[in-house]
Amino acid sequence: MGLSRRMQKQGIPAPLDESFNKKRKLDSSANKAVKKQKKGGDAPKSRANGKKNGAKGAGKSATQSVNGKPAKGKKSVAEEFLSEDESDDEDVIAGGLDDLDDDELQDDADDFDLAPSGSDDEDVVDDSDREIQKGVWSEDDDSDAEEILTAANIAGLSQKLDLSKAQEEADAEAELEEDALRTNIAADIPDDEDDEEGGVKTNLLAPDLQLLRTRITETVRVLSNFKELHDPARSRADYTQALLKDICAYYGYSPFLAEKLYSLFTPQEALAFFDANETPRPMVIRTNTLRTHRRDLAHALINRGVTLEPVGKWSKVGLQIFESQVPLGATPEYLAGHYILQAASSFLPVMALAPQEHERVLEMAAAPGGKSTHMAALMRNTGCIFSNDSNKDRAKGLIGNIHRLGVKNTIVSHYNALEFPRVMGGFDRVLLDAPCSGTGVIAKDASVKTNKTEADFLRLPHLQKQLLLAAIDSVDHASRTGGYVVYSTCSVTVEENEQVVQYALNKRPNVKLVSTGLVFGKEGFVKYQTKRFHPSMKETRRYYPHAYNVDGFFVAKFKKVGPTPANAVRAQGSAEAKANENNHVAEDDDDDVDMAEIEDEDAEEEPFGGFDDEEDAKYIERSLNKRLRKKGIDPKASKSKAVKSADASVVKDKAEKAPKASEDTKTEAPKEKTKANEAEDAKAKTKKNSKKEKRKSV
Ligand SMILES: C[S@@+](CC[C@H](N)C(=O)[O-])C[C@H]1O[C@@H](n2cnc3c(N)ncnc32)[C@H](O)[C@@H]1O
Repeated sequence: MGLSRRMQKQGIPAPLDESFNKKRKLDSSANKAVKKQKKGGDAPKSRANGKKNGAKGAGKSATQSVNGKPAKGKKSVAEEFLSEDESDDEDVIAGGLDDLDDDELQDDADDFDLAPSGSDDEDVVDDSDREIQKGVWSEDDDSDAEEILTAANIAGLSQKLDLSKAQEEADAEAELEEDALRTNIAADIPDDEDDEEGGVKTNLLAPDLQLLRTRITETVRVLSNFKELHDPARSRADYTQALLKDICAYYGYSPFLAEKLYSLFTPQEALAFFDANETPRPMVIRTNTLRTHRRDLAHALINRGVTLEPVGKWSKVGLQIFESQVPLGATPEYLAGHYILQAASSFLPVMALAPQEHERVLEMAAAPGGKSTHMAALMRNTGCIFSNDSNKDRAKGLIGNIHRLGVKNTIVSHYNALEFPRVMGGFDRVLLDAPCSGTGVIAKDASVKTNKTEADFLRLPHLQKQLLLAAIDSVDHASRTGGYVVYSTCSVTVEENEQVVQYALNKRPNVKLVSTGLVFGKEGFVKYQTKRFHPSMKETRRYYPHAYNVDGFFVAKFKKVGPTPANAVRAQGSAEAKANENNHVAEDDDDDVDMAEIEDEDAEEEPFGGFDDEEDAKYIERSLNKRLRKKGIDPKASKSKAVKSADASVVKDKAEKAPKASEDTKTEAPKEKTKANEAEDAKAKTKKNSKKEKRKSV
């Protein structure tokens, strides 16, 4: 039995066939709607809206298949799973059993992430209740009505009939004109010279999707073998522009985003990517190994009429759901925390982070907790996970999942993650699953097609860069078991991925990229358009819906090899650093921190990324005041000697720091040990000691 597209397995795919060249099946209901619209003479709705609804519809039907009855011709799922002598059946379940058996031999520690966007319960539209609209005059009414017509109203009626006839004629004429215009779309390649508005004109009418599709396929074919196939009168740029216009009209993207996404791929692959975004990804659940084993969970769900299969060899805890007769968000197993609904690609960052038992781990942006609870399962509820999310409401969802799944090693907070490591540092591992534009999950949220602007691709990378530096500074480079940071997004744009990683490499020379350890995924870009990235960017991994049938994702893993240089942290806070945040890689190179500085004996070791004296002074004072109050002394009334001396030391320290900060910006001087240098060293040591004192008092 062949699997439908939706049923394709996730993860390492069979070689990509060229099926994206096949004509897209048009949604018949969409066509009907278009026709209806024309008949009614309404102004055509924007394609973007049409697609948005279309995508929603697609999502719905997919969920319905998950919740609906087993496909025709299939045995009941329980029968299939439980009947052993049918192992030669090619059905989904047979393969599933093999994989589950494998799993039983292994440790069951693995997993995934979050709830799918669609609800499990579908609204069923029941037509039976609908009132049949009667005409103004029913057949029975007609005779009576005619009898009561008077000579006076006969004239009125006749006038009304004339008007309605004239209206019908006008409508018919308009429809003819519209048809005549539509035939222009039929040309294989749009001729921008003939059409002043270059396709915009066609967009104003409800586009003929079939014709658009044919033209897109043809343009891609020409672009793929440009030398041989192109019309000499048209340049590659002409073809590309025409193609982008058609992509916007056909799939409903804004021109800005269509171009951004198109530029990531070859024309054929771009088409496959856009197509894949029109189809929902398979529903996946992650077994919570704190509560159950995957095999037991599979049996329990099969008994409830769920058709499922292990998600792939790459995960020991994922189950792909094909059909279900019960809502998966409300089964007894769900409520008992035996699984979580989670997209397959969300397993990947946690698998890359590979948290170990008894470690201290931070997830900086954790709500609603798919990844944190996955980490807890991998750590078998040992050690400690700090699950943070700045959004307090979302953090409530995170707490809910933590309770339901029986996680006991996690502390939830709602700081702005930029405040780390000041809040807390020295972690063995940190996961930053960053807020992003969501260009990898367009199949789930079609609004991304039109609501992302250029400003978003400046604002988000800016935040992502700062969050990543905070993540790096929060890790203990000297961790015996870890010292790793994983950065991930559910976006496929270079601005939010390679550029962010490169920025971190530039700003934090004490980290390097290492292998994610993930068994599939495409290498990150080492070059993209005019940008060049560090060769180690190959270690990062990209995931695309058309390539792996998973949400689009990006995963990078860093190893922290040394303490963050204090001057790097100070520079970060400086106006100059802020101005550079959105610069390109080449520009970022200018403010590179020299690796030699880390090895410099004189460099202050600040494992948590350095302290801010001004900020510290406040905390020190508050802490001393508290201590005084405990002793029954009013700190305001009489400042004790201790307070005064502490204040003095802060002021002195600040005074010493001022010239040092400006020194940091100078080019390094030759390291001759002069008397002046020695005096400086002594001063620095005193300063270091006084800082240690201050920390102790905090
Ligand atoms: C991609 S989601 C995280 C999903 C989560 N890792 C999971 O697996 O369930 C991004 C999260 O970042 C949070 N966020 C955005 N800005 C933040 C910030 N400055 N500090 C902390 N969290 C932030 C959002 O509230 C959102 O929940």
